[in-house]
Amino acid sequence: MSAAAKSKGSQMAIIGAGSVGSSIAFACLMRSVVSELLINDFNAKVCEGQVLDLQDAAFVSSTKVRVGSPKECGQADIIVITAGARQKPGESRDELVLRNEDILRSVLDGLQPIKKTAILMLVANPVNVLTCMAQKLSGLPPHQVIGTGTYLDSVRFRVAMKDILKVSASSVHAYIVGDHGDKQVAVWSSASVGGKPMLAFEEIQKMDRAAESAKVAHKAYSIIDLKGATAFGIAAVVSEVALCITLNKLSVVPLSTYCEKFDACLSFPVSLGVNGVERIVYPDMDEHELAMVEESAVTTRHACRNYKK
Ligand SMILES: NC(=O)c1ccc[n+]([C@@H]2O[C@H](COP(=O)([O-])OP(=O)(O)OC[C@H]3O[C@@H](n4cnc5c(N)ncnc54)[C@H](O)[C@@H]3O)[C@@H](O)[C@H]2O)c1
Repeated sequence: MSAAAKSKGSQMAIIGAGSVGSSIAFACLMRSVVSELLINDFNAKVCEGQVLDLQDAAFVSSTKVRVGSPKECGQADIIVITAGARQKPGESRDELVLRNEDILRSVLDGLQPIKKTAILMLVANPVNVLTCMAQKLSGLPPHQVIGTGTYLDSVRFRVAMKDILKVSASSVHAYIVGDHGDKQVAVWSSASVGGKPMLAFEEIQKMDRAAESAKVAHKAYSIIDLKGATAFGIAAVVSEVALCITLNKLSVVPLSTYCEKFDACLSFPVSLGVNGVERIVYPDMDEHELAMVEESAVTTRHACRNYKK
């Protein structure tokens, strides 16, 4: 489908109107990412309340917002799934799998038949595992089923480097890959700024890189300890991913997708446009980084092995 055909009158559906879903709706509304936003939550009262509240903010936007039935949401151009349990303080994302796989199964059933050209975006955790499950259950081709993966982690990594190197975050070309969780991998070996390898900067050579990577990986836990949930960062990420799709930007962003190289759904830089993932760009990794990615591929593969059609 052409970019023009898709962006004209494009609809986005958000399933799950809790902290994350409503923040995503607000971010997408403020940026007028699509022409219509549909919101669905099995808690009809909360859903209606969120929609009424969002409609109050819509006067600064060209996007309309309303409650959508699961069937209507299944016909949207971009379908974002945030429905699911969130981490309790101290709980890992992987521990959510049992609760969230049942929720995902019922959400996907309710959406059917899903529009053939839709892009399905998983936000609920554990995001790599749920992306794998949705690729098997949605009926959509794998390149149209993505997860937000390590996009937010990569943003956190770049912002941390910005403070150290005194350059803007958008000038830091650095990715967190693999797992959106405790096994995430900061790819220091091929990160660069202004064409210069990041490892060639004195500040980076002197720093404790393992400690810095751990700080990035634990940022979500710090936020959850302080306020119970994370929402604004992921909301900004989803609005940006949605713009990549509607404007067919083909930006290279780290998202969960099926990676043949590792035979698992993992997060790697992909070029994303109106038709979904166009290509996966594997950054060069040193032996240690590659071993860590392979380790999380084994875990993800193991968690996904039961999801047959
Ligand atoms: N990928 C990321 O970077 C990222 C970041 C933050 C949160 N998350 C994940 O997002 C998910 C949601 O977090 P939250 O803080 O918004 O939780 P929340 O509890 O505030 O909201 C979840 C919502 O899902 C709804 N829901 C549950 N089952 C449903 C169903 N079958 N159909 C429709 N709606 C249903 C609930 O009623 C609730 O309103 C969690 O799994 C969390 O871990 C992911």
